[in-house]
Amino acid sequence: MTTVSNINWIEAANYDELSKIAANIFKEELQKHPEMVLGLATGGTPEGFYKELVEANKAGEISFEKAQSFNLDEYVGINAANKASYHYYMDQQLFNHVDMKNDNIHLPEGDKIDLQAAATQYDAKIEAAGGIDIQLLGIGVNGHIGFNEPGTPFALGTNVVELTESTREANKIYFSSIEEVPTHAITMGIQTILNAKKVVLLISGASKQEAINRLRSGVITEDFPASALHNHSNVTVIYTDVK
Ligand SMILES: N[C@@H]1[C@@H](O)[C@H](O)[C@@H](COP(=O)(O)O)O[C@@H]1O
Repeated sequence: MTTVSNINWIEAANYDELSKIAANIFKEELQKHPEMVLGLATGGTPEGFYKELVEANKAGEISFEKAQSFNLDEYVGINAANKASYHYYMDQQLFNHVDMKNDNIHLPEGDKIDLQAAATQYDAKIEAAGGIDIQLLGIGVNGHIGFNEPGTPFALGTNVVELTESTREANKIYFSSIEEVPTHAITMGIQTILNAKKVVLLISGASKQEAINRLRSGVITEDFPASALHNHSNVTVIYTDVK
């Protein structure tokens, strides 16, 4: 199915500019609405974005004191002390350097025994916080968003997923061997992502060109999870192929 998409495409001259444009969107929202609920993402792509937010916080341009955050996903079976966990990544990239309160920081809990209950409670917590104001996203080469792999029903909320071999391969650089890469993760579902009031997707690098082309084609299919974003009315994609 093809549809008329509302996606707003912004081409950045390079990675630095992409990071600044994305950070400015969040900075403006934080300035207008200091108690905003941020939806955050991990991966290599948002690192520059987090640097911009840390600098702006240090310079007193923005404050996270009243803000809350919900991360997209987390591996199953490892905790925040593990350097490959998304919790550790977030501490290093953002939380250790800004004035956000620990109680206002939320990530899916991949170290819980009852993972399905943890997933369901996560959606309830997002709802209780009033929903996500702006959700940041990256994209996998196969079009995954969060850890929603091709074939994921768009109607799912936060859930436990099995990672594909290609995703485990792509993420093995953060582990000492492929055997250590978890086989499962907890991820916000596509429906959770679509419930955010606004979505900002960052796409950087030549390896993502095919994903850009597929998203631009406007075809909506569960084989390409990011295509669900065509069903949302407020999506900005910031992209560059210049690292
Ligand atoms: N779960 C994360 C995704 O949320 C992220 O978007 C993707 C791309 O990461 P990168 O930005 O490093 O290419 O990697 C992981 O699979």
